[in-house]
Amino acid sequence: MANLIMYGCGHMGFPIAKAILDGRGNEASPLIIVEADREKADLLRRTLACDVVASHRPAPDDALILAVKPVDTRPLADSINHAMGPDNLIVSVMAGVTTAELSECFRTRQVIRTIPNTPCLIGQGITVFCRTPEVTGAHHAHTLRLLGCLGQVVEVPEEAMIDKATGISGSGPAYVFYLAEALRDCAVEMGFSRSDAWSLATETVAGAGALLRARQEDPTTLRHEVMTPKGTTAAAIDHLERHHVGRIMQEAFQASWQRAASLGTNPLG
Ligand SMILES: NC(=O)C1=CN([C@@H]2O[C@H](COP(=O)(O)OP(=O)(O)OC[C@H]3O[C@@H](n4cnc5c(N)ncnc54)[C@H](O)[C@@H]3O)[C@@H](O)[C@H]2O)C=CC1
Ligand SMILES: O=C(O)[C@@H]1CCC=N1
Repeated sequence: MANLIMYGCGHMGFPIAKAILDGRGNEASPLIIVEADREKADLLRRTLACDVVASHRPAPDDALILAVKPVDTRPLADSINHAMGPDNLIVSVMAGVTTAELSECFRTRQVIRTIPNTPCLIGQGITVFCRTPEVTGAHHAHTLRLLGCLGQVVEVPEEAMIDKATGISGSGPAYVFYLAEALRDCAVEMGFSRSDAWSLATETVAGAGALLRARQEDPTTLRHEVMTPKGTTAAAIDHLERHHVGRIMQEAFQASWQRAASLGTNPLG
């Protein structure tokens, strides 16, 4: 593989680029970042040790990481696909854009479709991916090494699982941050300083996440260790259950999945 070219370096592209440049995954291929926003590109140039350019024509054996918004896929493809062919590898992180659309847009059948999440900035993400049968063994192995730098990696045989993973782990960090916001705001309302409220919310979410991972036990078990019968935690959980919050959260995750399934490259989608 000649070069690794990343198109779009925003909220999702940046953590991936950082992981690559930290030397955790791309021993062989230099990284080139293509970022259309001039101010963002200037900032990236000062932050990351790699070429950051406004446009780039790929060579026939380059691998392209696509991290633009789904609606920007076709304009991007129209600007570069005249230079592309069957030896190019596409690694997409875009929600909802199918391997069929990517193949058609970028004139190669070698497509790896992923859904990462933002904790990959600190190597603690999880990336779910699928691949077309045409992806070569070498490209598959190289991409696995690359994605491994971002955190855990799960390969799924069915592409439909990617939209579902989007509703769980792709969007998932936002659900956790939403809980952190509620904890922080309630602490402020109770009279804590903003700084203490931030610490209470952050350490509770981070500590619970770390404990969940360290213990490797069912979250229900861990929750019951906190919940004294008829105690303070039960008062909170009973309130949530009375309002069916668990079910409502599951409906919300499914709404994310449905949105992913409807996204595609269509600007009106
Ligand atoms: N933000 C997240 O947590 C996640 C995002 N994704 C996917 O990642 C993709 C990017 O999302 P974000 O990073 O959040 O968006 P973003 O808006 O932060 O970044 C997209 C970047 O692409 C650039 N861009 C647009 N057209 C371009 C072109 N032709 N050439 C070069 N650069 C171009 C924009 O200037 C922008 O900086 C989306 O498709 C999204 O579905 C997937 C998983 C999680
Ligand atoms: O909200 C979005 O559309 C993107 C995809 C997954 C997370 N963020």
